[in-house]
Amino acid sequence: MMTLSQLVLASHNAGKLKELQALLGNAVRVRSVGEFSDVAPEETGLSFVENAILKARHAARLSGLPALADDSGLAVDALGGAPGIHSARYAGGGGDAANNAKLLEALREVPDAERGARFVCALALVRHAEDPLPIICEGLWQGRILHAPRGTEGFGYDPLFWVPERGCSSAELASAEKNRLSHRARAMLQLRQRLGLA
Ligand SMILES: O=c1nc[nH]c2c1ncn2[C@H]1C[C@H](O)[C@@H](COP(=O)(O)OP(=O)(O)OP(=O)(O)O)O1
Ligand SMILES: [Mg+2]
Repeated sequence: MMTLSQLVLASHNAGKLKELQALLGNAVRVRSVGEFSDVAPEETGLSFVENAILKARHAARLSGLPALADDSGLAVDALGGAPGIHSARYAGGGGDAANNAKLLEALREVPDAERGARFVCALALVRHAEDPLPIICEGLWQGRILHAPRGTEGFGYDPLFWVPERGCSSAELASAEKNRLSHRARAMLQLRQRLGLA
């Protein structure tokens, strides 16, 4: 088991940082990579796992502390799994609103029965920048893509993601509820178990 007194969260996404912090609880003192650098590393991996490791190593190198990274995204069946690892850059850097608009447009003609999608989260924890055995945890969240945005909570694609088990979009869920159901919640539960925190 790894004992952690401090941990750097290797994300520049405010919505994600808030969720990761809440999900970790207060057993670990958390810092953010933003304290050390404003520059995000290039996400050149071919998988969520590779990108999570790359971001975690980068933050560990900058901070000299153990680092936890989250690489996540939305995989849409009708788009062959896109935007996938490219979710954050789907509309070429225009941010969440542009990404959501592009997704709605790509699915304009697609009927409800074919609008299945899942959120994917890979977490990577490294003890130091060259850790040869990162801890990897994964989580999935199955849903469907709406025809128009709903709700104002959360971030990213939440307004377009229909949560069948709750009958609303993920942007209509209170944060505590999203943190019980989400891909990130599932991956984080595994991680907490691996670390002996759950
Ligand atoms: O719970 C979620 N609810 C809605 N959207 C979400 C969620 N989880 C991931 N997403 C979307 C946001 C972004 O379009 C992409 C993550 O991209 P990803 O590279 O992992 O994160 P990022 O660039 O925003 O921040 P960073 O890399 O600094 O952690 O998937
Ligand atoms: Mg990113």
